[in-house]
Amino acid sequence: MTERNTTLVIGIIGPPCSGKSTVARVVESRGGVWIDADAIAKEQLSDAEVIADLVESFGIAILASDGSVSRAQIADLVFGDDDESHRRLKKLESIIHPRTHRIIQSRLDTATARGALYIILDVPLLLESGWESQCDQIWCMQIEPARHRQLLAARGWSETELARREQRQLPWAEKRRRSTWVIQNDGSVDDLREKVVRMLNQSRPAPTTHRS
Ligand SMILES: CC(C)(COP(=O)(O)OP(=O)(O)OC[C@H]1O[C@@H](n2cnc3c(N)ncnc32)[C@H](O)[C@@H]1O)[C@@H](O)C(=O)NCCC(=O)NCCS
Ligand SMILES: Nc1ncnc2c1ncn2[C@@H]1O[C@H](COP(=O)(O)OP(=O)(O)OP(=O)(O)O)[C@@H](O)[C@H]1O
Repeated sequence: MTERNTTLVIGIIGPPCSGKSTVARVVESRGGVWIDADAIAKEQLSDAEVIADLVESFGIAILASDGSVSRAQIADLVFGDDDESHRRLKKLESIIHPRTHRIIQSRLDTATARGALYIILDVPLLLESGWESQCDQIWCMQIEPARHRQLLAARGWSETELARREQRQLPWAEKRRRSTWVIQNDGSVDDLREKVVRMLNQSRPAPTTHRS
């Protein structure tokens, strides 16, 4: 008889600097596997084939003086609110997403086959890209705006930087509605860790949205 697969797949979403990685590290420390889509997408920007495709699509100006891809230059090209920027974002996604999708799927399959207790799927465009169907639960980070501004500023991000990216994503009200849990990250990092440990201890797929 085949053993029942007990891996719990948790999709985590939330704005940049809202605590997703902090949550993912807690899950890792409890025997989970963290799949970090931003990191995977970043790795693709060093691939020679990807670089050639990007230069062909966006021009040589996207390369820094050392020949590496300038993420800031690409961000400026794709996150404007005009149609041309939107078209460029779609082009960028058509180059990066098939590769990231394959890698994420393969890591999901491997971790599940190895019987990982948890997989935490940290994909900023999780709902937009259709990963929802492979998750048992979706956790959505929420953070009080003033605290969020401080954390973003520490990373050198302005609210404008955040807004220009979020205009290309589903609205947060919709993301929260489709989540199993909303994690309010308004206390200390230790409070957040404790919250996550509690959630893991009682984790079962749940059909409705709750506030933790
Ligand atoms: C445009 C790029 C070069 C900017 O790099 P940068 O280091 O400034 O940002 P980083 O990759 O760390 O992303 C930070 C945040 O931006 C937002 N963001 C990134 N890509 C997208 C996108 N395609 N649509 C909307 N928001 C996005 C997300 O909230 C993400 O968490 C980079 O984001 C990228 O290559 N994006 C395309 C790949 C992608 O869609 N990645 C997201 C998940 S796979
Ligand atoms: N409750 C908190 N109190 C203080 N600092 C926090 C809190 N939560 C997160 N941080 C800090 O804010 C920064 C961003 O957190 P983290 O990296 O977990 O966010 P993220 O959502 O994964 O960001 P990104 O999407 O950009 O990777 C980190 O330096 C983290 O230590």
